[in-house]
Amino acid sequence: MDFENRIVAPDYVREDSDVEGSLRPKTLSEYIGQEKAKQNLSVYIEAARQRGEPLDHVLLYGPPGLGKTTLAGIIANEMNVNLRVTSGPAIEKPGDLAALLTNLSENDILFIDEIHRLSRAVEEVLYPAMEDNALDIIIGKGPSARSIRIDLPHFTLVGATTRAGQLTGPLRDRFGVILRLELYTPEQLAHIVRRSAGILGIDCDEEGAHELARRSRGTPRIANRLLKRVRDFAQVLGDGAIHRQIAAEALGRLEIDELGLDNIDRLILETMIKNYAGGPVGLDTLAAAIGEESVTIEDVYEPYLIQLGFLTRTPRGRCVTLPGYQHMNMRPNPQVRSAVEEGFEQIGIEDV
Ligand SMILES: Nc1ncnc2c1ncn2[C@@H]1O[C@H](COP(=O)(O)OP(=O)(O)OP(=O)(O)O)[C@@H](O)[C@H]1O
Ligand SMILES: [Mg+2]
Repeated sequence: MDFENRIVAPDYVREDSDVEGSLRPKTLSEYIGQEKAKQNLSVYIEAARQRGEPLDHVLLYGPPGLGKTTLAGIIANEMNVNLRVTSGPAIEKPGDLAALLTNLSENDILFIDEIHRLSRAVEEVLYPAMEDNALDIIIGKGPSARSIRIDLPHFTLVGATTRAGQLTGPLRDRFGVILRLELYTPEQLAHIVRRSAGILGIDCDEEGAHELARRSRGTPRIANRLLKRVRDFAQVLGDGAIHRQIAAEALGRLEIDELGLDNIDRLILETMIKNYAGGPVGLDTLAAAIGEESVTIEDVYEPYLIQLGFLTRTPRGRCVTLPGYQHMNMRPNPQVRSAVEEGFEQIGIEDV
């Protein structure tokens, strides 16, 4: 599967990262949706500001493209401090992290993206840093080795991860604030599309924005990307303005269906239905069958299929639900119907 070229992949090559930067909201009030996270965060920020202290360490988690990096920038902006950005895989050795930490200024924010990918050795440097603002360094080797403790400036660690479950207990416990980001509703995404269109100088009406929003898998990054692609179609095939009809036509050409599913999503549903009678099928089996990585299915495809109610997770594996069958224009055969209904109870729909 050509994942890199998939237009609805949330972390599609950052070809236009400059544009992405300009679309990023800078303040909490510009940040659309995520009301729960936003409300709590604004209280913590206000309280820390009043006390003149750094914010407690914050862990942001949720699927890719929902605004974790954006939120880290907003926190720094609202706290009026510097933001230092790095990522789990970029910090290879404990010394790399030590260098980063000793170079922070008082109250700075250190943002570690993909924090679940820190190595154990690096993570252990982080524990005393987060807890006691200290760095334990071992000098020398063998019997003459001794440990010295260096004081660090006060700082706030903001960690982001798509997989909170992969974080070790000790690391997770050291975050005072844990915020989970949710997929966005089509209304919120339409709002984001119109905001982005305004910034980019694209003429996009309400209905056009809704058409894009509905097909963006609950993800702002995808909404912004679709906006740019649809603008191309509008420019060449229409009068440059985005309205419902041109949006629908462009998205059809991009093979993104009315609900935002692309051919890989449909392949997942189709494979489960045709090869595994709708499930239950194990994640690894499914991954092998469609030639994708299990983690990609779990992080990228599945959350949206589950949000739509097309897929459920059961202890025995993944199952396609009746709406999933219906979306694919297929019917469960009577023998597997009971399994489908079982899946249904889990998402709280009784009557099919
Ligand atoms: N709440 C929001 N309001 C408006 N725009 C948003 C919002 N959240 C995200 N965006 C837009 O979506 C884009 C992607 O957001 P961001 O890079 O912060 O996601 P992320 O969660 O860090 O993704 P990843 O996990 O891939 O690093 C940004 O360019 C930003 O313009
Ligand atoms: Mg990010």
